[in-house]
Formats: sequence, C-alpha cells, structure tokens
Amino acid sequence: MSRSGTRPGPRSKPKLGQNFLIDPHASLAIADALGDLSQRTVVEIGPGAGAITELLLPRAQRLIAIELDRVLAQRLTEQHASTPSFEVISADVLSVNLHDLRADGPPLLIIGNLPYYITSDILLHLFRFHADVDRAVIMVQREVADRVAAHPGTRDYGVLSATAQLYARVERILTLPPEAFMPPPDVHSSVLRLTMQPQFAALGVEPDAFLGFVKKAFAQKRKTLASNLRAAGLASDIAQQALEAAGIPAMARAEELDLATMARLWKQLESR
Ligand SMILES: C[S@@+](CC[C@H](N)C(=O)[O-])C[C@H]1O[C@@H](n2cnc3c(N)ncnc32)[C@H](O)[C@@H]1O
Repeated sequence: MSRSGTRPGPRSKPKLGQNFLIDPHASLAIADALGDLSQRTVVEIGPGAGAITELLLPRAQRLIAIELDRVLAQRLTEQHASTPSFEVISADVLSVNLHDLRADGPPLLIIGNLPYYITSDILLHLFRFHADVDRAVIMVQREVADRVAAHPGTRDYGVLSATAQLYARVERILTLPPEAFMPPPDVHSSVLRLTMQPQFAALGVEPDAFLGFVKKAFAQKRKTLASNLRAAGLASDIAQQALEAAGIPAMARAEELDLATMARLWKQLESR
C-alpha cells in the first residue's frame, strides 16, 4: 500500500461497489490469469485506485480503463499522463461500445474486479459483444461464480449458467475472503475466466430467442419443466409431445437439462 497508485484513498462509495483489492498476491494472480497481453488491447472495468491497473500497464500493448467514479478516473489519468498506451474512459461500462474500442485490432481482453451491484448486466454486456471479446477475467461474488460455473443437474444451475455457457467456456481461478478488500464486503469473492466460445451455431439456435425460452423453462425452479412451459402458455399436450420427441422425461426439471438437450426441446417446439 505504499505506492500512490495502489492506495484506495480515504473514501469509498459503497453504492458504486467500491471494495478495493488490498491483497497484492491476488492482484498478481488476476493479472496473470489474463495471459500474454503484449500484442493486445486490454479493457479494465472499474480500475478504482489501480491495484490491477498497475500490473497491466507494463504488460499490455494498450490499456483502456473504464471507471464511473469521476474522481478516481481523473486521479488515474493524472498518475499515468505520460503513458501513451493508457487511456481512461470516465463512463458507465454498460454504455461503452466494445466493438468501437476494438477498432481493427484482435478481439479484446477484458479484466475487472467488478462492481457487484451490476454483475449480471456486465456479463450480458460482454456476451452482447462476444464477437469483439477473446477472454475475460472477472472477480464476482462467490455465489454468482457458483451459478455461472454450475453444471447441469446441480442446484446452482440456472438461467445465468445456461446463458454464460452458451457464450463462453467458464473456469474458476481463485476465491478470496472479505479481508482481501478495503472496505471488506459481506461476501467471499471468486475470480472467473470466461473464454468466448459461442455454442449457438453448433446447437442450431438463435441466441436471443433460445435464451428467452430458457428463462421460461426456469421460471419456477421448483416446478417441472412441463409445468413451467404450461405456465408460459403452451398447451399441455404440445408440451408433452415436445418433451417426448426430445427424449426428456415428463417430470424433468429445467436444471437437469444440458444445453444440447434444451436446444433439442426448443427446436421441437419451434418446428411446430
Ligand atoms: C470492486 S471495485 C474494484 C476497484 C479496483 N479494480 C480494485 O480491484 O481495487 C469496483 C470499481 O468499479 C467502479 N464502478 C462502479 N460502477 C461502475 C460502472 N457502472 N462502470 C464502470 N465502473 C464502475 C467503482 O467506482 C470501483 O472503482
């Protein structure tokens, strides 16, 4: 904490999810998890006081940091004014067009200890720009990481897992206790690496329509898939026939279905 760039400063705005990383080993492990940056444009979401930024600066060909807090953005800009490969965008990450940031270069590498209050929105934003992103290393609340990485047939498998796994290969990198941050959050945190590998072409589905169907299938997790489909307006006999044709037991729940089986069911219903 002695270098100015890694000092969070006296204040933190809880509303902006400002829990600053103070464990230097964790910062290093997160930066390392992004791989070789030497020929790449890296986008850091929420650099804050720069705990991860400082490690990325000497490694990345170009580093763009997106920070909503104007004071922190200004501070980072001033600290690194003489580094031409570094740029700070003072904005809400959800309003930033990642395709424009990529320009003519290879797909972006994304990194960030995310503000937890908009984790899902940020994930959806990254998936929306999946063609412009190569991989992302992100810190999220541990329970969210459990859901993103969950396998079908487990309690945590749901819409978030299906969505993430439709777009990316998901790996868990590490988990940190609250004490790794200042101020400490109420929860543990986990780092995920998402390598974009969209599955929708191989599955033969249109992603938005398919994910709309997945949401309906998971609408009430404790109910059977057939019951959720009926609640979504599907006639009982049609739901039953489609399940049977897709080789799915009548009493199955959505969480038991892997993406390929869910896609089979969707195509059965679409072809009617
Ligand atoms: C959990 S802190 C991480 C800070 C720093 N990267 C670290 O590890 O110490 C989240 C950061 O995201 C910023 N932030 C919050 N909402 C944001 C948004 N919508 N767009 C961009 N940055 C945001 C916060 O101001 C804060 O600096």
